[in-house]
Amino acid sequence: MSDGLCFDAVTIEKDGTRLLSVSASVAPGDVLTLMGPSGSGKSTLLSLVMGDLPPAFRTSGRVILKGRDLAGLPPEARHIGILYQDPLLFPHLSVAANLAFGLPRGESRAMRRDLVKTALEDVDLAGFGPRDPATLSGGQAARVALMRTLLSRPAALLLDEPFSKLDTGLRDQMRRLVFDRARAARVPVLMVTHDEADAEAAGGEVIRL
Ligand SMILES: Nc1ncnc2c1ncn2[C@@H]1O[C@H](COP(=O)(O)OP(=O)(O)OP(=O)(O)O)[C@@H](O)[C@H]1O
Repeated sequence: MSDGLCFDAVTIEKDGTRLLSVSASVAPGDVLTLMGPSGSGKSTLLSLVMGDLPPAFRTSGRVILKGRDLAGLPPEARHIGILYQDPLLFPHLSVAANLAFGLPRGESRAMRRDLVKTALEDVDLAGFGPRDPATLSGGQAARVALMRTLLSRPAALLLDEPFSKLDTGLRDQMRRLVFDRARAARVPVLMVTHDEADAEAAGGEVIRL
């Protein structure tokens, strides 16, 4: 699979003990779910993909993204998007400026304004551009964080328990939105979760560490 994310016989060890071993791949627009008890290495695998694995770990195998081995590529050259439990928005920037921050360089000003406006409309936040992120509800902030990440056109999207802090109703909505948008953008998704319902909603392969 040349344009997805592939773990080719990846192992991670710490202090001479194997923490995990993964062989799997996820196609653009699909979701690979990673589940497992606390300490089983889920965040460590995300760090390996991001390119910021702590030096305490040793790895073997290859992580391949869009046909390219990620080994040796610095984090900023990997173009990975990530969403956390808490939406990370810059508090000193407006909602619109937060979204524009995700845009690749080179777009004209008019084009940037247009992309931001469309992104806000797309997630029912038309008119929210001038707002201070601190004034958003949890669900609204989560939608802005999603769109900011997608506007940066990531090569892969990592989800680190992104729905766990949302109320039940909102959680369903947000799951649908994230998986729909990832599919539309044809971005491969790697999701870490403790919630079986997340895995079910994602509908793809589940790896249990
Ligand atoms: N920076 C680090 N240096 C050394 N060991 C670490 C580091 N970060 C995590 N570990 C250890 O690596 C193992 C895997 O941790 P990791 O955070 O990947 O687990 P996890 O499955 O994400 O857990 P949780 O569900 O609690 O977030 C644990 O034993 C942890 O103590």
